[in-house]
Order: sequence, then C-alpha cells, then structure tokens
Amino acid sequence: MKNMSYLNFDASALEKYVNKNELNEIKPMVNTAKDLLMSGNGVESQMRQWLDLPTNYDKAEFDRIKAAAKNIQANSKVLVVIGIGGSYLGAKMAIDYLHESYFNYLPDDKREFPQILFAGNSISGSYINSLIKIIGNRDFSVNVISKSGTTTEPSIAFRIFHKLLIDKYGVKDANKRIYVTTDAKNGSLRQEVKDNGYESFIIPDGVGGRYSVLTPVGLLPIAVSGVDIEALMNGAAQAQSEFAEKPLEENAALKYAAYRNILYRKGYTNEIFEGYEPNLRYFAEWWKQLAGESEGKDFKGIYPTSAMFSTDLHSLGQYIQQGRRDLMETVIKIQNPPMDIDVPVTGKNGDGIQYLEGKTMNYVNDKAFESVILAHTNGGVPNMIINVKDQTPFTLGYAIYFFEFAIAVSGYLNGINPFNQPGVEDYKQNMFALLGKPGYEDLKAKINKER
Ligand SMILES: O=P(O)(O)OC[C@H]1O[C@](O)(CO)[C@@H](O)[C@@H]1O
Repeated sequence: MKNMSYLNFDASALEKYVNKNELNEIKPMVNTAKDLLMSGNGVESQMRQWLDLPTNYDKAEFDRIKAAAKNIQANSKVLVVIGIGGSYLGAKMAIDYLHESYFNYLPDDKREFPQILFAGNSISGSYINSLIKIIGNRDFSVNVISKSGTTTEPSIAFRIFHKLLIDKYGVKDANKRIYVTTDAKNGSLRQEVKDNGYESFIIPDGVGGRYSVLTPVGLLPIAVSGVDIEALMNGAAQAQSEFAEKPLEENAALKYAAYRNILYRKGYTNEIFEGYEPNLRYFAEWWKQLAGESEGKDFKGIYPTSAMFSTDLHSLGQYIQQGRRDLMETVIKIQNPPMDIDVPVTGKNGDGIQYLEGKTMNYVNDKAFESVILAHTNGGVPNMIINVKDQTPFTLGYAIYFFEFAIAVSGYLNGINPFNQPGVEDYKQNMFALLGKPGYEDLKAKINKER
C-alpha cells in the first residue's frame, strides 16, 4: 500500500515547459480568481451552491435517498437511470470508479446490488431496444433526472420506461418504482410528481448539471449501487476545507488551475485527460463536460479530450507522440488499485516476457505510466500528473471536489463565466424547429431557406 494524501498534483514533468518563476508570477491572478469564487464577486455567483454542498446539504433528504436506495435494492434487479449531461455523467463516473470493471455484467445471483443501466443520453432507438432486451422480465425501477424536466432525450426515454413499468406492474405499483430528481418547483417533472405521488428529490437552484454529482442527481444511483455515500460526502468535505484554506504552493486544485493556464497561454490549447485503469473512462467523460461547458465559450478555452492507456497508446499514441504540438496531458494515476495479479510463471520465453515472471500487472502498469510520461514529455507534450490514493468513496469525493474547484477557478482565471452553457441551446433550437415543435415555425422556415 503506497502511503500518500488522498490526492496530489505533481508538476515535476513540466520542468522543460514551465520555468520555476512562472507559478509565482501567475499566483496573484490565481488568488484573485479563487477570491472571486469564494466571495461570490465573480459572474454568475448564484451558481456556486456546489461549493459548500459537502458540508451544507439537506440531511433529511440524504436519509430519504438512502431509504430509497434500500427500497430499490430490495425490489429491483435493475435501476434504469434516465438523464443526459450532468444529469447522468457524475453517477456513471462514480459507479464505474468505485466498482470492479464488470460489476454490471455479473449475473444477478453474483451481484449484491442492482445492475445500474443508463438511458436518455442518446436518441438511439436501437440502444433503447437493446436496453429493454437486457432488462428482460426482471424487476426494475426508474430514476429520471432532469433539472429542466424538458430535455428531449431523457423525456423520450422516460415515456418509454414509464409505459413499460405500467404495462408490467399497473399504474399504482409503477408509481412506486419511479424516482424523480428535478427542480424544487419548476418543470413538467415536478408537476408529474405532484400528480402521481412519485418519490422525488431536489436539484438545488444554485448547482448546475456538471457540478451536481454530490446532489441527489448522483447520490441516488450511486447509493443504489451499494456505495457508502456518507464517505463520498466526507471526502468532498475534506477537500472543501483544504482548498478553501491552503496557499497556492500547497493547494493541489489551485496548482492544477495555475499550470493548465500557464500552458494554455503558451499554445497548449488541448488537454488530454488520461488514466491507466479502464474504469476511469467515465471519469474522463464527466471531466470533459465539467471543463468543456465551463470554459469553452467566447471563442476561447482549453479543449478537453481524453485517452485511456494502454488502449489508446495503440491508437492516439502516435498522434500524441508526433502530431501537432498543441497538446498537454493530465494523467490520473491511481496509487493503490484495488486488485492485482501476477504475470504467470511458465518457464518459457516464446512470447519474450519471461523477464516479467513474478512481477505483478500493476507493477508493469506503473512502468508503462513512467515510460509514457518520459516519451511524451521528450516528444513535446507537457504532462501534469494527478496522483490519487485509491478507488474508495472518500477519495473519490475528494477528487470530485478537486476538479470542480480547479475548473471553476480556471474559468475565472481566464475571464470566462464557468457556470453557464449558452452554446448548448443552439442544436436544441434547430432540432425543435426541424421536429416541428409548435412555436418554432419561423426558425424552421429560416433553416429550410438557408440549406
Ligand atoms: O438536467 P437537464 O435539464 O435535463 O439538463 C441536462 C444537461 O443539459 C445541460 O443543461 C447542458 O448540457 C447540462 O448542464 C445538464 O447537465
């Protein structure tokens, strides 16, 4: 077991790219950005409620989440989580991170908790058909998550699964299997809660989708999967107190914000989020929304993308090593993965790996990580390393808060509003027009004229 704090930021591979004086020089700007965030003097400050969520949340609702999770665990083999963007990525990321890779694939008698499957994040009829097939005749419940209650993708999926529930259980019992996470007062889902008596949870006003994993949005599905959500919140609370207090030099979140902005201003405009554990894939997807929606606007911002190694060393690896030099990498390194296995001893060397006999896979993975850092750094790609202690709920809570805090500071540091996402509306408006939604006749005519 490698001993370390829950998370640390390692800039040692940046020596070639960032001079020693630079952190000190950007420090006043980072501190100003942090102060804007903490004081509420920055733009869109009403959307900072996530900042003290780990210590200031509705405890009664938290207990209701745990009770609902128990209920679902007792009466369902599957939980269908319906939502898109911030209304699903956080839960998916956390469940994957905290469970073994094939958790969801285990047969029901080998899995202690329900299978968690996601819907409403695409408009693929094939996907929904396949999902219905895999549920089969097993008992299931639905958690529909939408702050607005009017997002097309989850609305369609909810209609489908609502009908399936009614067909299977009848209206009265179906209503007991529907859990709604939405705005406290507004939106059609809130109205449906009132009409049908569904159990429901609130997405707080001051928390945007991409900052909502520690609200019922993430907490209910995560709890249903058997995770200790109290530990998750405690980890975030620990991060909250540290990042609010510590000076830049000792503050991992501020350092990450500072270095990625130092690099961005030198022309490293694309950031690749990387991991060496396959169940970090959705961590990257969650981070991409967090960073992309927070910073990509006003024709600026770091472009967030991702790669998972070793897999992508044999696809994107070539480009990263020798392509356009506008890339930086942020590598998440899990210090203590939950499991390991030896390279088998066969006494033969036909495959050329006899020298690895007696070594573990995690040892080899560590060496791959070190080798890639060296190769990419030498090849012209600056690397930031985020060491994360383990894959436990406490550490994950800490890491979630780390990224949320760092990205919000980073937005302010760049003169960007980190809490809105006006660009997401454009495709929606066009889609409404093309689908013939009432009220969009003029836009439809305009589109048809232009194409
Ligand atoms: O929860 P809603 O209202 O369905 O929105 C889903 C997602 O769409 C966005 O509004 C834009 O992508 C996100 O912030 C949010 O996570």
